Amino acid sequence: MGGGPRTFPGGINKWQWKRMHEKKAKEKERKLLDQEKELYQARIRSQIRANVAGGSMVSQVQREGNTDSSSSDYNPMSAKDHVKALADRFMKEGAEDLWNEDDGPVNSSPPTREIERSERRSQSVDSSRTDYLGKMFNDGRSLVGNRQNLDWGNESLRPRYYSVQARQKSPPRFRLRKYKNSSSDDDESDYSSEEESLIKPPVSNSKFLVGKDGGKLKFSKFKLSQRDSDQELDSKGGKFVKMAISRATLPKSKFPKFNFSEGESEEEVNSKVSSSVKKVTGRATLGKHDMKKTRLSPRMIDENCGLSEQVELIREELKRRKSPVSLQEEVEQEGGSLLSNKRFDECNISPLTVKSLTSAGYIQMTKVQEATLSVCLDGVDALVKAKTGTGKSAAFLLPAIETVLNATSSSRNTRAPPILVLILCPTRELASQIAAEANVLLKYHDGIGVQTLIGGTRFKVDQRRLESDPCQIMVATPGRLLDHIENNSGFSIRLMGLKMLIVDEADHLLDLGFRKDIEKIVDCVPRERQSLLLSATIPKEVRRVSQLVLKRGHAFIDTVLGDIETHEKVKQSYYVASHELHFQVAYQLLKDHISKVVDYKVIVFCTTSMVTSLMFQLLLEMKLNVREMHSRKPQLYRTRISDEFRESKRLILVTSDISARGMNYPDVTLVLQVGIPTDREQYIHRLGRTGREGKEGEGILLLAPWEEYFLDEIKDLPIAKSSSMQLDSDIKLKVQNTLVNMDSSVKEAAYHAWLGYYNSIRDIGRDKTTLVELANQFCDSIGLQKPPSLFRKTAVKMGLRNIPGIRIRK
Ligand SMILES: Nc1ncnc2c1ncn2[C@@H]1O[C@H](COP(=O)(O)OP(=O)(O)OP(=O)(O)O)[C@@H](O)[C@H]1O
Repeated sequence: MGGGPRTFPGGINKWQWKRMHEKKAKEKERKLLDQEKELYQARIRSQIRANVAGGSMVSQVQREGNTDSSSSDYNPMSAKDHVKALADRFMKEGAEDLWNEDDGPVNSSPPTREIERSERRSQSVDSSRTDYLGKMFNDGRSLVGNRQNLDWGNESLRPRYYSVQARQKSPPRFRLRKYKNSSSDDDESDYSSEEESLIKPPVSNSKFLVGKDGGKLKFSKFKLSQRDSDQELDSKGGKFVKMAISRATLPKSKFPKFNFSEGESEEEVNSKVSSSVKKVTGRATLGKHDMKKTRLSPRMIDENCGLSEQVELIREELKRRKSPVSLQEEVEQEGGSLLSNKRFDECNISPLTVKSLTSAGYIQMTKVQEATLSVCLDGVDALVKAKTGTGKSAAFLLPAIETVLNATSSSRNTRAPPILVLILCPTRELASQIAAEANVLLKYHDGIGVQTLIGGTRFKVDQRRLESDPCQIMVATPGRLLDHIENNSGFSIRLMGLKMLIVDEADHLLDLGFRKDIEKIVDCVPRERQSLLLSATIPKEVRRVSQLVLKRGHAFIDTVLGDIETHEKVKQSYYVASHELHFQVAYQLLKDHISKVVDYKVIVFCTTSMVTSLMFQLLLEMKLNVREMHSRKPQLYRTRISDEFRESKRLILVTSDISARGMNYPDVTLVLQVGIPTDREQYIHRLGRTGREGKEGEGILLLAPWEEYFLDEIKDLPIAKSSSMQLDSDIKLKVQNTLVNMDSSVKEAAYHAWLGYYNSIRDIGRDKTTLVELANQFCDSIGLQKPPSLFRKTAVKMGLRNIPGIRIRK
């Protein structure tokens, strides 16, 4: 009989409970599918509108080969085909733009239709932009300052967005993108106008900000489609700040009203708009760094040039931006400092918080804090990317505290105040760490409480704690939070007052393992809330699914753009050695490090909990000062070890990935990763436990020869191959003997876990037979006589039942 309660809330039995949840999950899936269908239909409608209006856009649908759009008549696809088409589209490389950027453009310009068509055929880059640019240049002067002169052809084509793009030369480098927000989900034009890549003129004027020329903001009279350059800059690491502001989202005051008279000189116009733009972008972007630098300026565009020359100039400019040399220069210019020049007392946060910050030793903001704070304080949803150890926790805690302070006083000092801020994170230790940091920042705020809801504690104990010590800020892991949502009605009611939802390590929580839980949680909190998503890594797929949590009008703040994702001061290298040598090599690397670094503090990451346990026992037997940390350990033990490691020096923590993300153990001198991490992101997060706050550190990755394929995933990172190691023969023997004498149950568990881990990695590129052979090599290397058998059920589940070398338990 399995564990767990026999009856469930509402007096239902286990099976009824299970069926109920399965039913709920199915409904949820159906709902999602319906939403996707709607999105796809809206997308097609907007394409048609664009085609009908401008005819210049090559239909996305056509490009994808899903419909025959050769004729202007549109034959709607069946719902099934829509879904299939959408699914196909998701699978394609570059599909990350499906939700955010490429939706239903209404960007055709009537006067340029023909030119665009021909240019599109001959150019792959920026064709619509350049055509339109050219045309607008030609028409430019007559358009300036006189919106009447703009013939949009059709009211539906009238632009509805402001967009500002700036490029910064000096630190801090970050990118802020404000996506279009829809005022109503039902409005089909929302989809069509989600084209954040367009710069469209303000309704009241026909001038668009594109950059800075000769030290002044310059406005040109053309529409610049930024999508291409944006993507190029994304991939090549250009640095710029971009903000496309939807009228629907931002407060009215954010939208400058430009009153231009026809006779105004361009300089007058420029300065007028410049000051307004400062207001638009000021606090929400980069403070004194929020300047359009010459580099982005349309040096490429001389208004007196002909169209073809302009196109050439634009091409050159794009090439120049992509050049690794120019990027390198910028990286060098940036220097290593994590801190910005802005102090906390200069920004709009409570003086009591500033006092807490000062007493914690925080005077200046880090760059991510500077970039994030002003946006978040404006109530805008944000997706934030910043390197590990750069102060993201405070970046989201400060706006969280302001949110609580701004909430009505009735929510404070009451017996069960609403939970105003909910912070989700993947591990229990990280939740405790964030709560501790929040308490530091709340030192001088009476009446604001922080609580954690994490697994590993008793539900009833949690409940009592919530009642006796109510809080406005809740830090939780998804599983335990859901437990409370589903089984504690008082708690769900308190969540109804939520004002801010924060998802730390967002890419991990939106990954498949957690996504369903996050969806359920999002369903249980008010829609009218501010949401922040943060991580050091935000792969493109995550940007797409981020809309599960974020409003469409969210900002994307990227402080890593144009830079490598790891810290320069962390020396990275890798060793390749066969599995039988891994334990010896790991031991020798640790010994070498200890002999060189007096106050060493090392984290050894292993692939799974059971392999961690094996490595820990081996190193312990070999008389190293080690501690063990993984999910199989009781919570009290985990908390004790985590606290001990935080405070200590000369200690080695052998751990699974539960310590990979967010954990702030100061002064870690070495991170050793044994075996491939699950993916590139996990490599970066594990490595990020060292070199925090701009300090130095070292990272070593130990691979078996067949694992070398993983290096391809991190080839853009500065990781160097180490020359092969001369293993001390005494050490070799000692390690082998220790392994042979170890408890075989630990080794068997490690074998099973090893097989499960590698079998679950999608990109492993090995067939099952080879994988089992490799597992059996690992088995040899840990001193097992023969591979332990698997339960038939497990083998079937893993797809290994009939694979040679697998032994099935009788
Ligand atoms: N403004 C500041 N001034 C000085 N130190 C700061 C400041 N902000 C944060 N720190 C310190 O920087 C360290 C790293 O911060 P934090 O843990 O928030 O990083 P992170 O970006 O969340 O890292 P990760 O990506 O690993 O989660 C912490 O020790 C924190 O106390």
